[in-house]
Amino acid sequence: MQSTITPLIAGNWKMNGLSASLDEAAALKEALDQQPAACRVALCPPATLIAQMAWRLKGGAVLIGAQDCHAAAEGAYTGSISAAMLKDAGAGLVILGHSERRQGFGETDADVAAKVEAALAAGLEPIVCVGETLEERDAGKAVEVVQRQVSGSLPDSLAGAAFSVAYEPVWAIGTGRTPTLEQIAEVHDAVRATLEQRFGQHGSGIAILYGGSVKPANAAEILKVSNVGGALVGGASLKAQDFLGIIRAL
Ligand SMILES: O=C[C@H](O)COP(=O)(O)O
Repeated sequence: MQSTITPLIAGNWKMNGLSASLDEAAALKEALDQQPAACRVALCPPATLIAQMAWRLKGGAVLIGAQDCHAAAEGAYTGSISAAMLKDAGAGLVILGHSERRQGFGETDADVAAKVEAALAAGLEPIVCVGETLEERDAGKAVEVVQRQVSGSLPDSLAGAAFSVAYEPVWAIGTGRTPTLEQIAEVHDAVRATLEQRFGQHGSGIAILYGGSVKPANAAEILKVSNVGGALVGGASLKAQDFLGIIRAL
């Protein structure tokens, strides 16, 4: 953990959750009201729950994020949601370039960079996701792939802006498999070098989150790894107790 960086632990609910799930978010808020976290904490529910969650968590420390946004500010894009709409609903952050968007919706680094621009224009803090497939890792290309994704997905307008990068090896997402601590350190150190090369001193202060099968049982050791500045948590963020177990590991 980098001492000068405020860590961020963000929960990505993905396409899970109905109104009743907000009880879990409220339980998280209450627990953090009683014992504040040693980091920033965010929940990123489906877009349909953002406004309700903002209402339920009002006055608390839990930040609210979205899981994607459209690159355009407005217009004829049936079914899409703009960054300004997410902000208006109560989001402060937005996950962009998640591998489930890159793989399932064909998003390229350029698409992600355009969405980052849109998020910044609307006043949302982007969490930009990168990560290699198992095939790429087995081919010894993990660092190369991730550095390419970081370079291509981050527009110059991020200079001086608040954002974070999440390293999520695709093969570790929802599988229960995690890289070794050495593998995590290798990629995070490479991401840091890329950020510093691109953004200078500002790049030294950007939180680099790890994501992929983070659980209460493995959070403490992962969060201690070189250049790991928090976590992007999927499945274990759905229940307040599990998510708290990760938050308290810091
Ligand atoms: O955005 C979160 C990641 O995809 C990790 O998901 P997971 O914790 O369920 O493996």
